[in-house]
Amino acid sequence: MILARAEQATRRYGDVLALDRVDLDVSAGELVGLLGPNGAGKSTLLNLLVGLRRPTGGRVLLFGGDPHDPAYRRRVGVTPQETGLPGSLRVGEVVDFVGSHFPDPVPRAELLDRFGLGELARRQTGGLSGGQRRRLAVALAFVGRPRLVLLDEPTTGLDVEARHALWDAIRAFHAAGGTVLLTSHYLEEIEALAQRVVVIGQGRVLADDSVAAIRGVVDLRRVSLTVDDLPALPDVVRVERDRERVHLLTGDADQLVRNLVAAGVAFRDLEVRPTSLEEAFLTITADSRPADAGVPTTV
Ligand SMILES: Nc1ncnc2c1ncn2[C@@H]1O[C@H](COP(=O)(O)OP(=O)(O)OP(=O)(O)O)[C@@H](O)[C@H]1O
Repeated sequence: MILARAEQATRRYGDVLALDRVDLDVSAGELVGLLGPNGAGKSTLLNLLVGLRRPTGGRVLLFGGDPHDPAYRRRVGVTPQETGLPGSLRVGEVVDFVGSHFPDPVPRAELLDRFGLGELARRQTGGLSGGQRRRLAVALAFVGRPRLVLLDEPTTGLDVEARHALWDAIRAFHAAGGTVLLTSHYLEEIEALAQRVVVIGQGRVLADDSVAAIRGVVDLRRVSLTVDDLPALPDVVRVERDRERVHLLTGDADQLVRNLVAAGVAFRDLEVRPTSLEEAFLTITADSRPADAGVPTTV
């Protein structure tokens, strides 16, 4: 059963094309990661799916119906990227208040325990640390026993321990039959939770595949060297020149270095480092190539 669906969903903000004919299905029981750099359109897609925004083209369905219908929205838990909590209310009061909108809310103590917030039930939210506030914001998505939760960068600002605790809570929800769609900038985060990754860049779905397959696409290395002449080299995805420095982006840096040596290239100051997701996406999107293209390049 498909719980959330976007069909050729397009969203414009004035001149900005935030989403461009996006198709996405999230089926019951899935844990799907939405991966993409800043401004890719991830939040816009979540906002359309929960009815906070309307698409300017195409359509979006929640439980097969209109996301604006409160009957469908009540079955969804959402944590937006930023949440405002009333600073003078206590943590437990906020949980009770949000829970009062649902027919069968998770009891306050149980919810707070699940998210490691039990000790903080009587603390005013204005006195919470940023990480504690974020954990509470995520916990609130689960209070109404949703069938589907949409989490926009749930672990932003959390330290390692808190991030792992949150991952455990998300995993437990999923293991009990819950469905999750979460966004992240980090493949590692999605890898820790999801089997399926939807990669989004410049408002378009670039790939929708297993974590392993996506890692193969975005896991590029930047090989930098000082060199006068370079022969044609296979499996170089992109070449950038910065005066006498040449930067080669490749999926297999070891093989590239072997090729350089075998070709007798007189390089100096060789440097190999991982690319950021941002760089990998720029590479993938820059030339509007298919995401898995490895193009032999000459400089
Ligand atoms: N209310 C708005 N008005 C104008 N432009 C907007 C609005 N909301 C989003 N945009 C633009 O739409 C594009 C997609 O933004 P969106 O927030 O969906 O991206 P994102 O992938 O969630 O980014 P991030 O990872 O930085 O949160 C961006 O270019 C953004 O500037």
